[in-house]
Amino acid sequence: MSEPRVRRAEIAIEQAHVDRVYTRLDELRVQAEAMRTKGYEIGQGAQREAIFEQASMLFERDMMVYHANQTLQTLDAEYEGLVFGRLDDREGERTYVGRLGIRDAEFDNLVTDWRAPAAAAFYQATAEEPMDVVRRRVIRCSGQNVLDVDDDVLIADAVPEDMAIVGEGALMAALGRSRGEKMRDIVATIQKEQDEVIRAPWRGVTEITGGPGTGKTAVALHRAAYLLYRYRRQLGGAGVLVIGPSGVFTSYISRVLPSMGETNVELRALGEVLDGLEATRQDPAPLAAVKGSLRIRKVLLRALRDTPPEAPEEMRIVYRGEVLKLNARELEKVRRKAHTQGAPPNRQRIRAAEMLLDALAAKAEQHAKDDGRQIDRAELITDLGERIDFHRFLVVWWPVLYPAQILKWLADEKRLAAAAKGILNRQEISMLAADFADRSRGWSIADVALLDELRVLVGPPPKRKRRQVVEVEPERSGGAPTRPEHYDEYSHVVVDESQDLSPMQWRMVGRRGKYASWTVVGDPVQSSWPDPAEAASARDQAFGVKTARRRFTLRTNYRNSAEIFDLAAKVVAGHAESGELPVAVRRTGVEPEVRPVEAAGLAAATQAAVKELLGAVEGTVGVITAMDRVPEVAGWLSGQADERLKVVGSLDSKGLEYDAVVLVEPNDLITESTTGRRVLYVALTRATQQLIVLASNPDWIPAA
Ligand SMILES: Nc1ncnc2c1ncn2[C@@H]1O[C@H](COP(=O)(O)OP(=O)(O)OP(=O)(O)O)[C@@H](O)[C@H]1O
Repeated sequence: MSEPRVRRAEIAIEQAHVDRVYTRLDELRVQAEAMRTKGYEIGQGAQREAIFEQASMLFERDMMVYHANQTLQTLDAEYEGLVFGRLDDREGERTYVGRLGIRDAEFDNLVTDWRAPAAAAFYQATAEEPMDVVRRRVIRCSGQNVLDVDDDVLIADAVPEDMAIVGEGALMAALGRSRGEKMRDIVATIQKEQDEVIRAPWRGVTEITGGPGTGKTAVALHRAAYLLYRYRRQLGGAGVLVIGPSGVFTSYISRVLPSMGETNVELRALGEVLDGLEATRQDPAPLAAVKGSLRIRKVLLRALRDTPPEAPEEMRIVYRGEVLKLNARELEKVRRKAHTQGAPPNRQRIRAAEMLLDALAAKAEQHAKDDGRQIDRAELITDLGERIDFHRFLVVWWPVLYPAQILKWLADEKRLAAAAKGILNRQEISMLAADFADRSRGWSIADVALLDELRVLVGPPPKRKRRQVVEVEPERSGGAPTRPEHYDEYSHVVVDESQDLSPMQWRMVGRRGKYASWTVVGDPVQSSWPDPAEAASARDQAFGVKTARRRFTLRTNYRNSAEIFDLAAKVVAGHAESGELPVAVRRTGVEPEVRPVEAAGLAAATQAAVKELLGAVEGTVGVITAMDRVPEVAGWLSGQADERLKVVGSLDSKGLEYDAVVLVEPNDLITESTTGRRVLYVALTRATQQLIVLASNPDWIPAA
């Protein structure tokens, strides 16, 4: 048979199996729905029973509904290619591999979950160590339709006569495909070095390092899915938290886990770690450096112990016809003493009130002594402690503190200077005060770590007493219960682009993983944080005392064409250790283009380059520029209405990728921060196929 006919015949064989799988999926769905209905019926019936039977029936109902809902949730996930692989071994046994394990009515495997040990050979077998696999086949589907198959022969001399072999490499085909808005999963083509990381033990800290495009993000997400599958009992209840650098990034990766049927994972950008906040603004580099360093913590601590701006300077209270007074100095003494106990001020309110009463009693005793009288101290304290005017004083003198309010206080440069004495220099103080004074732009990403730190430093506000709400109806959804605010007991935390976390951000993230195991992903060469030593120590503190620590380095760049990566590598040549740069495996024959442009002609050149690339590639086109030029460049392109086009600032481009990239004025990326060359390296490694660099200043590229 000719090659296309063989291929068509093989596709038909796989289509028949895929059809069987979907038929079975429908049957399982019907069964789960029936189980859920039965659960509800039991619940209804329970109302007529005696109390003891009622409890056990309601328990049974909850279990049935819960399991049925879980099953339905898994079955209903939108799988893009439920079945994607097949292994044929020496004995002629076939194993289909897919995003979900499914058995037929006789309990035989129709599809093995890719995370199950029985599927490991799909990723681990090589021609040198074939693990009994004769042929590994990748099956490419769109929905329920098989589009193509692609084979790898692992034991050439064991291929039976009637076994057809087709295709020329599923990996290269996958890498060459155009990119869309969202990252896709890589389950069908996970490489051996990646699989080792995905399946590494869950305890302790697993570090994944590697250059751009080596699949670190993809691997970390697949690892999350794998861990939840293998250790659901240990990890599932408390859940997995994935932290990414920006909302654009978390949105970009948001499809990967659901495409594997995994919904028990929370994705949060660094600006969204604190409940209720969605900060997306990046501070200019010098400001971010101050807000991110541990020095700021001490400033915050001093600030919240300072006298609140609204606090009265004097206390006067009349007790039995006599005026008792505490002046500013005396009040300050009480405040300092109350703070030295170390507890968060919101937890210290009662203690502070007691100390104030003590000071008033001491005053009264002093007066009495001068007059030769005696007073009953206990009675005085009780009487004053119940007085409304005492409480009115207390709420303004020792108010309930909220994190945002403390940062607002620090907009007052004098107050900030007092708190930052000996910690920040004059320039840093002015810069910070001016920033806190301008609240019109909302919080920045770095502010969120400060607010979270303050949340812990001030302590929780006293709870208002609520009327008890009695649950009358059971929840019909049967889904997972919602988490309390500021939930911080995740069992596994994944941190992506970890090289950029500031020490203050490490503290914030560490708080969410006090009891967790970790997967930490990063590339030191892409780092834009200026003080790696301080960040490393904050990172170690975040992990706590963990027994196991393992590190993997990925070395193959799957994203960039080799032509594009060669250019990027030139830019960081003096800034990376040898061996830190990955090897790009795919040559496309298309060289990146560097176009010298006059500054005045940048707008027109950008429009032309974008138009050209939108025509040249099928997928996305990213325009990358320095952070503060984004609005200007977006303005140039406002006439180009194409969903595939995105304008993004240098720092926000971290972790993202596009089919083609226009990089506008690379020299601006170098000068916008102290780690500029690394930021430029990030920008140059975003394109999978084509890259055009528009530069009015040639300084960015080292002379050959
Ligand atoms: N085994 C694979 N099969 C198919 N595609 C892959 C594979 N490994 C990685 N890729 C693809 O390579 C690209 C880069 O992957 P990813 O974004 O995870 O890399 P990264 O190391 O996190 O990059 P960066 O550090 O630049 O953010 C993605 O499009 C990903 O899907």
